Amino acid sequence: MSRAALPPNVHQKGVPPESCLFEVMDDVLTRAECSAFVTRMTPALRSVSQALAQYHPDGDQRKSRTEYQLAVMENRPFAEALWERLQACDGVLEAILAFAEREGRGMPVGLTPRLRMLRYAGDDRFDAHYDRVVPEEARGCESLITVLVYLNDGGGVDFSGGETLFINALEPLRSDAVAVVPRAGRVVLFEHALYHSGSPLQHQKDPSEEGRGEGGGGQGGMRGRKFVLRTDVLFRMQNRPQRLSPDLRALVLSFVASAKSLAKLATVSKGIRKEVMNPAHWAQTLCYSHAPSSHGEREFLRSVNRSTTLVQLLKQPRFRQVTHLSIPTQLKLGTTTFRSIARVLPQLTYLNTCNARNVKTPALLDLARSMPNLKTVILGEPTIGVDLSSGVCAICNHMKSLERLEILGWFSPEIITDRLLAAIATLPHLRHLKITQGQHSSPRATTERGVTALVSAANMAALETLTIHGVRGVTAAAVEAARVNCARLRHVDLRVLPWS
Ligand SMILES: O=C(O)CCC(=O)C(=O)O
Ligand SMILES: [Fe+2]
Repeated sequence: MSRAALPPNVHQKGVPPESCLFEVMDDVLTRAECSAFVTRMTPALRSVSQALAQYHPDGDQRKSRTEYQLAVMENRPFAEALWERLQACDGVLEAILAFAEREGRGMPVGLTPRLRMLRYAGDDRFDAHYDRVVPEEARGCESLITVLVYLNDGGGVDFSGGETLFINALEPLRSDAVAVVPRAGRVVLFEHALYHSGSPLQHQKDPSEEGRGEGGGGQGGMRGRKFVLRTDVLFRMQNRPQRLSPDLRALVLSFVASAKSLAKLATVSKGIRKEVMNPAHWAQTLCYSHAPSSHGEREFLRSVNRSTTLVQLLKQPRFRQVTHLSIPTQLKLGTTTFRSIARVLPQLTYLNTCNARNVKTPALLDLARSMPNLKTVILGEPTIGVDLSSGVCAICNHMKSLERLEILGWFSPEIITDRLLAAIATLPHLRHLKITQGQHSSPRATTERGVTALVSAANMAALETLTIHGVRGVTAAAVEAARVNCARLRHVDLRVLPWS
């Protein structure tokens, strides 16, 4: 993905170029997909020759000529798949959300399934214009963002010229226009209000300069022609505005990451918000909020309160790529829940059980045995008074790949004993350890001796961050031991109590 500097006055309403939504992504479709699309759509092509009256910032209504061939096809599965791929591109969803925020809009709904393929040949062109907001009354949506997917190659390969130009509307002839060169699978995504054109093809005198001779584009091939697919990103109509609060952004990120039915369940717990904000991560992240914020989510979370329902759900193909899982708020863990999850999501690397109820020893034993390859485990808030130390010890004995272990807000401080720290010290790859305790804890069982033994263990050389709250009698010596033994350590937080 790249972001060229747009010229001034490119936006219809004066939004500065650096704030405009304009993203270019490569390889969103494969070449084979592009060719298949062209082959399928070509028979439906018909001529479009329009004189469009366009609003002009200088106050005129100017005529703008448009000539190309157009084929239209309704294809919802394709639109949904394309939408998922676009969101998986680095930074794109964030850019769309920033746009939505600026425009006071809610979350994007998806792509319009009415796909249009444009074919330019000869002198065809699409003169400078702003794209139109098209209502989709039936769904209460309207388009605000243009998506162009090039289906073959410009730059002299299949054709020359034909760039999409983003133009200074006050001085259209200046040479500061930004040109996006067509390339099969490349996408340019931009808000409708940017002034742009599809420039004419350039014709070479010598046909041998036309580059690749055959394009596999069905009727007539791709040579000397530009093929582009057009669709739009839809938003709810403005009469139901839904401003995105900054807090909601993380939620929305995973919300829109999913298909419609999934949208109701995929929300984000605050603790892992940062990971979810990282687009490379969120595409593979499935999380649940412990504070469901809308009626739909609450309803959904209520309906996944049985682990069998969750497992059934996770069997759906769309979850195949999920590597991060946070257990839903209401879920009661059975003694075989993790075994079942491991069977359907063998690629899982991250598990957060913070929000689950009833995390008892049998559940932890099940977790330790069935998910030995996890890299991150986050445990928290078990039933008050339950001693989970044998479960946590089992986790340390079985899950030798662990790089991050967090045990959060435990009410029973006795659980975090020196013996437990000794078990943790056997993890060969641990980089991040965090143990915090709730307000009702009284630190007794973790001592400076236990902490010093932990940080002095040979295995702990990889430790980068260490947080233990509820350590009794901690002195500078423990911190010094950590400094000496853990060469990579960059964060140490040892306290008697969280607020001390
Ligand atoms: O073909 C192009 O490069 C531009 C197409 C366009 O502007 C449109 O479809 O609205
Ligand atoms: Fe356009």
